[in-house]
Amino acid sequence: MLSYDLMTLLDKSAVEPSMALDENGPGLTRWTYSWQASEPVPVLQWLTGFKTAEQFYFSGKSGGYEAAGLGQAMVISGDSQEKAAAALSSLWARHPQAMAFGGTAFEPDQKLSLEWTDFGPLRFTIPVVELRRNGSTMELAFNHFSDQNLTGAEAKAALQDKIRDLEATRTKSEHSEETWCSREQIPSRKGWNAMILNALDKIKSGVINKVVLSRKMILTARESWDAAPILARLAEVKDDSFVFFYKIAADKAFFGRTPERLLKLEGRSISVDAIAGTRPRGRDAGEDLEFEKELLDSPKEMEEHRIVSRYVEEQMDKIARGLQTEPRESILKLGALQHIFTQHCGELRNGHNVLDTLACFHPTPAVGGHPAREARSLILEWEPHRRGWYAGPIGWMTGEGAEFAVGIRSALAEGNRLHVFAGAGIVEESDPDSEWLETENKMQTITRASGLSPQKGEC
Ligand SMILES: C=C(O[C@H]1C=CC=C(C(=O)O)[C@@H]1O)C(=O)O
Repeated sequence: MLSYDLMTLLDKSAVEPSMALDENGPGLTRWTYSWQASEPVPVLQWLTGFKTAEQFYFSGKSGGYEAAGLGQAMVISGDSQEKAAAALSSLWARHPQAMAFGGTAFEPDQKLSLEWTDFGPLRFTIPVVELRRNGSTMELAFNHFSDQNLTGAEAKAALQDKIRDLEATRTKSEHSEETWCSREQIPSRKGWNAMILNALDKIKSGVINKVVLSRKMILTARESWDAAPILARLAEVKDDSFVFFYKIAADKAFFGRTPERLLKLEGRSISVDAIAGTRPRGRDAGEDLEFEKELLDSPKEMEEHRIVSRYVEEQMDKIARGLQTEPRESILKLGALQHIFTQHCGELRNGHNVLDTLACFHPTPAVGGHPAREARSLILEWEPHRRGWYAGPIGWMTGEGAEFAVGIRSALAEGNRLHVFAGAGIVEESDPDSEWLETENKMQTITRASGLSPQKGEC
């Protein structure tokens, strides 16, 4: 598979019958091909073998499935969720399996800071080439969008031109260690402490009972940055996390490995995670169990978790029926951290689309706070940086299903800079030093994969 060129694969693919061209006007033409792979196809390696400006990747929990996209056939962006939903629904009326990769900003209604402007408040890409692996089933699709009437042959010729361009970007990626030459903390440790003390005041005075405050670290590399080795390291750890990568320009990508599912839709079945309350993993089984016990016995961690879980339950009740909560308050073990975890499932009521369902849950108090409105406005007032897409919904959707994760344990790569984000839930018992440490541990998901160890990297 890796060695097949895209042109050969296009020749094996069939144009979607009778939907090849919109007889009444312009639209998407789509070719598909699926097969059973006797050997697992390394989807991420295939993707990063290209150096295309637009690249997309999402893997299900524990790598259960993978979806990748290359190039840009069509982009749906802007600040209107309704317009985006209408564009997607007309696309899916003819091509229900066309996959849109993307997400939204944490605060789609707020102005974005410069480094995030290209992402916009909402952005979804339908790639030129889509490759999916589900178990041993592989599905490949090619998409060509035209705003003019094209014959089938014209559409194919235009697609072949794009494929030639994509093929020309194939390179062998060098798995070299990244060297970072400077590191900046925003806010500083002092600023962080002040922010947490402010939050504790608001909690004491009853304005809020939880707020999730974040910080970022900017790493600057000597040379320009290569995603392939970082992504490969992120995907190496097979824990209950999603790996995502949304690259929209040669030097701009948002990526991460997050444990938190915001939404999974299969037909009308919906599930949403509540994850909050954190401890590190132990150095051995005994210490690991101690941390687990500490989490389950801590009223502070349990309260932090229940605020999220109750909120998800309330929101679920508004848009779904047949609600189930399973597992409830169990422990989710990740590579370096463990969390309290509850999963909420149900059947989505008619009349809801993916985007309004996402808006119903986002932001959960795992990344915002409670009450939501007050917590969000304090985040905007206190955090010295703009979150951009950090902690926003990130994932994929088709006309038949969707999966979105919460974009935490994440970073924005921008030129030779990497903006690494992490946040922590602040409740009554919180302490600034432990919360700093917790965010440090959370950032390690990215810093370890980036090759930066605490001792090196300064210049
Ligand atoms: C906001 C983050 O984590 C959230 C998700 C799980 C546990 C959390 C906590 O225990 O504070 C946070 O609410 C982050 O990783 O940036």
